[in-house]
Amino acid sequence: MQKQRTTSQWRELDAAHHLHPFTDTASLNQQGARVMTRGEGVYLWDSDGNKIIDGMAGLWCVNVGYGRHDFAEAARRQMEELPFYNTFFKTTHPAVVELSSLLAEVTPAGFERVFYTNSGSESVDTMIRMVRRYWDVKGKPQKKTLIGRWNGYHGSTIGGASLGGMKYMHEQGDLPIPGMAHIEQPWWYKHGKDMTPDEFGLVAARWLEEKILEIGADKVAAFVGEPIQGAGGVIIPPATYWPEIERICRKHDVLLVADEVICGFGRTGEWFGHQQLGFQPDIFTTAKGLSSGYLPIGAVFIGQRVAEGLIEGGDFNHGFTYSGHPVCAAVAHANVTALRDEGIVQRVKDDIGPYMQQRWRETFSRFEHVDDVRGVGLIQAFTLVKNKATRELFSDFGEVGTLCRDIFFRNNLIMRACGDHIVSAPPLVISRSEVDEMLAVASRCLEEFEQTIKARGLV
Ligand SMILES: Cc1ncc(COP(=O)(O)O)c(CNc2cccc(C(=O)O)c2)c1O
Repeated sequence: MQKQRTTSQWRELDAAHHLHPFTDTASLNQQGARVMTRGEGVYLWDSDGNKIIDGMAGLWCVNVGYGRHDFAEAARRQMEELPFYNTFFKTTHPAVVELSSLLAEVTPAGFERVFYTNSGSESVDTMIRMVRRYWDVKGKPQKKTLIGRWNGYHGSTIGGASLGGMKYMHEQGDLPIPGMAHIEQPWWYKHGKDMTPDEFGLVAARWLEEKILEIGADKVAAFVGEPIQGAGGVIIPPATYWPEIERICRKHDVLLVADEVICGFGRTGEWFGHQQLGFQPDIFTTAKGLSSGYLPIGAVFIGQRVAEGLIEGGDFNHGFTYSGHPVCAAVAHANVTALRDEGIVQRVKDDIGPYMQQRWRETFSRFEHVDDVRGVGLIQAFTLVKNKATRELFSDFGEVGTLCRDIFFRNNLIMRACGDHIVSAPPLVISRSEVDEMLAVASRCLEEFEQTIKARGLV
């Protein structure tokens, strides 16, 4: 059991010894971190006993919800049997074999091969090396450049952060590394002007063809994108976007990669986001929902064309000590089995996803400074705007988003501000009554938010 301390004691030790990710530590330590101590279903409790609705499933990852004691039992059994062995040097173990076999059942046809990592970032870096290796084996070693999107997010390793389009990350650590290029994101609300979404989807996709021709198709290895950009603010492309992206990739013989770290494992109502958005990648990267965050594990799913190329090339000189870790694999197996056999993914598609999307639109469309209310499955968002009629955004993009997020948090509701996009991705097991509870709190918070921005003269 954890040592019992008071909130201030935990905060004091945390402030003295812990450097948090993506955090201004001095600023955090002025107010102190919120100490989360327990989770159950869609709820968290903090060290002061506050019950919190987790509208973000941790970090987009706790798909089955908190409190799965069967997962703890699966981890205990495996840990007592074989706590670790590696999958290098001609060895394997039952846990990773069973997981690999199960994953071949739930992934779309043609994805029979899986490579394991410890995180989404490692999955992305693995993909980068696979893609470049594939073109080497195919006798086209000059096909090295990977194209991503501005405001896309592909992790925090040097490769993932370079492929991502978060400029505030590039400024730290001399990124992007060579061989990375970016095109604008398919954000109709900002870039669509007078075009219909369907018209804009084709225009945005053709930015890829322009970039390929600018670089030279003989130098472009792959295009990489999240089916729906998550950390970029739940940017859902028009229906015409991804099929056109796929057509352009096939035309110029550029590999197509889906980064499914957020969209994967039921988030959109399909097992994988590319199935929902209507395209077929050559490779896709995952993590998060693979284990519902209970233990760190990622996986790269390789389509037949690339798998055959990698196998043809002999030794693929890449991997991690914990690739296919037995305890992580056992928990991921329990998780994927639950997602499938408890009908959790199917229910997102057939029931709770449509319910959430209807209630989300009903709740937020009425607000004066909320627009582009959107979502599919159990990933949804809206954008805080200065003027709905003219689609005018706030000039300091992010200022009011943080203000709104803090009002939610003060009211024991977790939703995420990505700039001035407010986003939500709750555990997939959320009930209809819990959706109603979450949106009732959020609605009251939005009323307070609109009063606040008026009082501060921001509108
Ligand atoms: C699409 C995508 N690809 C890769 C990663 C990296 O995964 P790891 O973190 O496991 O290395 C991610 C992660 N996405 C992520 C991670 C942390 C915070 C937030 C946020 O929205 O605040 C989002 C992601 O969303």
